[in-house]
Amino acid sequence: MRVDVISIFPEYFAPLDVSLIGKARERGILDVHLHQLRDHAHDVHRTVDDTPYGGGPGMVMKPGPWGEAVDAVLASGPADPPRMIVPTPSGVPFTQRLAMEYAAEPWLLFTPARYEGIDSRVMAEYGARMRVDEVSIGDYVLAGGEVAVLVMIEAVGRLLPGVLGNVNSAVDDSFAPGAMENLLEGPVYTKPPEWRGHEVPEILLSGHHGKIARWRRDQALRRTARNRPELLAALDPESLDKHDRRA
Ligand SMILES: Nc1cc(-c2ccc3cc[nH]c3c2)n[nH]1
Repeated sequence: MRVDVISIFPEYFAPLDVSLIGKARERGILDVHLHQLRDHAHDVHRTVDDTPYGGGPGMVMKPGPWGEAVDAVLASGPADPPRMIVPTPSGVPFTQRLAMEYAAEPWLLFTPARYEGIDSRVMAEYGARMRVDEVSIGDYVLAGGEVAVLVMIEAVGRLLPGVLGNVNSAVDDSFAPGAMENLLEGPVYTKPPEWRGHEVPEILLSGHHGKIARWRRDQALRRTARNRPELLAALDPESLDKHDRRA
């Protein structure tokens, strides 16, 4: 997968050099290209923002530099355009299902904004040629889109074939479509069996895989009911068996 990011703070993406995503890049699974938006602002101050039409607080990012920057990215890549992803609090929710959809794409272009956002004509211009998604990573407001892009690249990158070892495959993720969809993962434990008077639940030491799976599902249902009751309400009743109703 190729990923391009255009930003006035490309240094924000240093974390993509380390850990899981860093290794995926070293192994050629992920090909990340960072671009400085200001390279496409040609006045002496390399200005990328201006006052909003219609008044109001803050500044808006000018369409000119974005247009030149996106055109340069498109010209440097494959004939088939990328999927353009614009982080914004006003976007559709970023979910595990959307992460899986993005993980199937050959090329993603992220356009994190600053200030009050990007002149809407930029999304209109490219929306005529490619999928342009305005995406929110949650109902809170960041100072810019870069952190949201880091979140999405990590959530998508870990799903790419070869990135996660088989031992921690994404199949059992919380929210992943299938058995765990709309369920939170339950508690996890490792050695030692007793720590500061806290013991590991006996069932997990039993070696009885059927009972362990049952216990883990019960724990997932309980945690979901406690922390995210609205997810439980969204569960397909058909997916619940008679044991689940007792949990
Ligand atoms: N989910 C979410 C996205 C954002 C976001 C995205 C872009 C910009 C640009 C300036 N402030 C921004 C905030 N906050 N929260």
